[in-house]
Amino acid sequence: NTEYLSGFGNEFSSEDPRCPGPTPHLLSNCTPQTTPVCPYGLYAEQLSGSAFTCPRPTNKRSWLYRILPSVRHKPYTAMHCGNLTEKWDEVEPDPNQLRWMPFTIPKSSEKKVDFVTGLHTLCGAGDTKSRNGIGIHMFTCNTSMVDRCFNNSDGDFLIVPQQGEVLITTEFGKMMVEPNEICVIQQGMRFSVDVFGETRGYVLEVYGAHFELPDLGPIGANGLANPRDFLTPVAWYEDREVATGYTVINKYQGKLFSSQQVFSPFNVVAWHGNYTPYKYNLENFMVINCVAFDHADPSIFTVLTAKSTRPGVAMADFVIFPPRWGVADHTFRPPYYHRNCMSEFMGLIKGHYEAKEEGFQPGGGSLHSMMTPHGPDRDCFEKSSTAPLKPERVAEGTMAFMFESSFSMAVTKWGLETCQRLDKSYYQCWEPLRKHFDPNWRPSKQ
Ligand SMILES: O=C(O)Cc1cc(O)ccc1O
Ligand SMILES: [Fe+2]
Repeated sequence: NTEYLSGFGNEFSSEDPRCPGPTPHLLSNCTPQTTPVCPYGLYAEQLSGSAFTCPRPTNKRSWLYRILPSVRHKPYTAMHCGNLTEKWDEVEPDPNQLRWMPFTIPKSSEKKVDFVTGLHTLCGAGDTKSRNGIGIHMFTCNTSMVDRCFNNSDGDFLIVPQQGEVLITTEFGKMMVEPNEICVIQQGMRFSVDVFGETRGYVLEVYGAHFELPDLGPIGANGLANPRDFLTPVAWYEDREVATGYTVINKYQGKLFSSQQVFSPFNVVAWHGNYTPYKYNLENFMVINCVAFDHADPSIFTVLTAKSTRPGVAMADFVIFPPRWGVADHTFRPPYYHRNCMSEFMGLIKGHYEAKEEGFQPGGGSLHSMMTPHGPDRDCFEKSSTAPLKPERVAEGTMAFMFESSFSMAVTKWGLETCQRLDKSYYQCWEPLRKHFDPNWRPSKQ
């Protein structure tokens, strides 16, 4: 029963229908002293997502009108971080092509694991303190968060559910996010995750930038991910006292801290602003691609980008490989062989990936690090080198994606060892590539 507001980064306003009317008041006056406090006796609290002084296009903040302010909590104390880490030097660097089999989801009959305890850091780079870096995490869980919520003081989470839908209660309202949808919970926003069975997904965390829609340049005013397809939840509150204690978990400088309070943090009756969580259904992506010859770089499939301060260079791009037509003439159509000055982490939501029909499975992953050679496996190369070039559907029923980053990422000890999902035979998919070189080759006479 979830409702949404449509648009990307809009100035929205929303009020829970059980308390109608405060919004006009709050829109004309952020911190009113009317009755004698805000309407309905609410506290006003600003959540800033940018420096106060950022230029208008990047200035982000929302005003939350809540039953009690967030500051009404006991001190934070350090808690166990499990496999969540920001230590990028746990193991020696490894430039190899890495591929992981589907990450194991714990069985609820054996161990109850919720979204937060189910977070495992796979790779990343940079530093939360200097506000520049990314982390890639897997979440595998089987249990809803009860009387606990999470907020990330370090950066934004782009969450890609792969198996099982997640109901995310946020300070702004509720979002149901199914596989093939993604959501972004921005820095500082509190949220709690309900699951409905064995659940798995990917998280791209960026420190120090927010996700933006890529510019469209010569594409024009429409296309790729259209702003109206981004959905923000409507206000929803609960006035719930929790005598046994409600736990607010705070990821701060790469570590987890918990604090207790006696009430639900989802006590926001109305809010307005342009700093909100949002979700997006990947089916809505308006695919643009080659209609003549050659293979367009995958940047043409960028859904969201978190820019670095270098022009044109992303800290991380979220790129998808959606179902589409392949029509390129006299062209080897699959991804090309290449070495890249960016790092490429790939995941698979469903189906298979065109460059590797075998081995790369939904719920698994791959990492092709900076300048590490990669490309189609032998089967894909042979098949696509001789395939008749008629128009054909590509990637039907599948959804692969890539987190492409300008950081040279370290893999964690969990990723290389503890998870035990590393496919040691990955390199072998290229071993059968054979030589086709023929020095006597001449262009065929037309
Ligand atoms: O390596 C990959 O599979 C991702 C990728 C896809 C593509 O179509 C072109 C370049 C690229 O890195
Ligand atoms: Fe690549």
